[in-house]
Amino acid sequence: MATLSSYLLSSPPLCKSRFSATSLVSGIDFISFSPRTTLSSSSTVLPAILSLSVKHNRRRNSLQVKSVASPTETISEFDEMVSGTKRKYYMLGGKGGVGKTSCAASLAVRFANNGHPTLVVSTDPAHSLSDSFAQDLTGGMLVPVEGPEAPLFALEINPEKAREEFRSASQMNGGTGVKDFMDGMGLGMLVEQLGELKLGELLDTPPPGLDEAIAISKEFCYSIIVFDTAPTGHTLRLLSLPDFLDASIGKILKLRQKITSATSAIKSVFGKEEKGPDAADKLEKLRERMVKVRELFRDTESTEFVIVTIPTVMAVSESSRLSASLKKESVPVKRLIVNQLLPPSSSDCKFCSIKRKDQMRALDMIREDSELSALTLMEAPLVDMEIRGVPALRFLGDIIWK
Ligand SMILES: Nc1ncnc2c1ncn2[C@@H]1O[C@H](COP(=O)(O)OP(=O)(O)OP(=O)(O)O)[C@@H](O)[C@H]1O
Repeated sequence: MATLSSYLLSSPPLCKSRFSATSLVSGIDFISFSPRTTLSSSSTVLPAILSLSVKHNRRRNSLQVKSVASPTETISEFDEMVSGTKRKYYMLGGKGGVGKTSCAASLAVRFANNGHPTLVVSTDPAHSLSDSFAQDLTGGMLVPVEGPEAPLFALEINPEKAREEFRSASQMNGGTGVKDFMDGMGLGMLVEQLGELKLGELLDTPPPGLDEAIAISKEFCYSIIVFDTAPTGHTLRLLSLPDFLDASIGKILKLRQKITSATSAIKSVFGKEEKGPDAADKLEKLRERMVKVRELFRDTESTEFVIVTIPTVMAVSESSRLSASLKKESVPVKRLIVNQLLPPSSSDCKFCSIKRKDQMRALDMIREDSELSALTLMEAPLVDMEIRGVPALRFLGDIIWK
């Protein structure tokens, strides 16, 4: 097997990205564009990108026609991942440090190099996309990645911006806190009684995962979106967030509705029309987004959660729990990447031989695990250098995503 170091020595230098981020996203609320990108109109950018995709599809179709000749040939994992007409969301997650970012970035490069305009989004507050691509992708904006053959954009979500957007709902009437917000909604007198909804926490300290959920609910104009998620705990909270917000916001809006009808009945007697504050509209919109995210998480045609793990007992145990939780939430999971496997060798040193046995035990554990054994296993070798930059990601991606 070729090593990463020898591959990098023979790979050509990166070409500059020819693509701009402008107008590739609709429904933007908090994402702004990088000053590093060239501004141009949507009428020129989008068709260019779409035509790239079509050209590629034509090429792929002609290749596929050839392969159809053999009835025994099955569709590859990668071809299956790009098939279908719906936009694809791939969420890569797992225990901290197992290689989530490397695998997510390598998948994004693989998609882009096969002609699919792709967006890779990091929602891990400790972003490492920039480190992985060895390019500056910071700032909470869409940044074109240099190197791949089709447009690849990256976005490191800025949780602070998402929080601001959320908080702004509570500050619509010039107020600064929950009390003012509730006053604005005509519910001031109920603040104390709403303690059990944890409204204060909800509005002043948005729940973890909100930034990710808001990003997922956006209408990005990309055929494929790859999410590099935060370690397991955060991701599980994200999955339960839409239900929690839907229920909490639903209760608030219902209460408001009751009070509004009672007060407007009284006011209509005295000829006074009540003007509804639009804080409620904002909350309602947020709730609609959460419902959309919840549906998307469960949509087997458009969404897939890929678990990334390494061959150790601890990582495998956590992956099994993650898989069970995803199943419980009805989130589609089909594939498990086992990263950092020792590559085959005819002459192991003592250290490598012990390590290999240890890894074999973990692989056996996966095969015997009731959760993980049902998933398609994809193996990624431990490579001889740190995986940084598009060529290294292409090397890894070509091995994993076959
Ligand atoms: N197959 C591999 N071979 C060699 N090094 C690897 C491999 N996979 C990942 N690495 C290296 O391991 C380190 C951690 O990888 P990465 O950042 O992708 O993990 P992560 O799961 O996203 O981490 P975090 O949970 O901190 O976000 C990086 O230095 C990366 O280059």
